[in-house]
Amino acid sequence: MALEVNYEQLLEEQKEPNTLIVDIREPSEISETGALPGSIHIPMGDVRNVFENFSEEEFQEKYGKPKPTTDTKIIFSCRSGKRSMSMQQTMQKLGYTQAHHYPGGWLEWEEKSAGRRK
Ligand SMILES: O=S(=O)([O-])[S-]
Repeated sequence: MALEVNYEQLLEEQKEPNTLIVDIREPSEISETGALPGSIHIPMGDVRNVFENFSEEEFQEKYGKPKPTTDTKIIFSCRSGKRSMSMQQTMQKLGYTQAHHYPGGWLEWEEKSAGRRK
């Protein structure tokens, strides 16, 4: 079963400096909505290459966060959980044992956090 976080857990993880949240939507989607707060943006098709081939320095420079190790808690998020689940499974198979995903995705985050902001 895919490792998941729900909305409440995501809110906690957004405050956790050692967790890496990755918004894997396409650049066009991000420019429409903005990326998930606390996340870095890597489009789905680039994630594997970036995780496997970037040096620690390149990763830090481009994303402003330490490059994840296979033990880093990672949370993938997309629009509504399909792509993030597939990404979670791919990265878990590659040895990222703490790869999680947020099934609610942007749509749930936006809906729930609209209420909180008011
Ligand atoms: O974002 S999605 O892959 O669930 S449509």
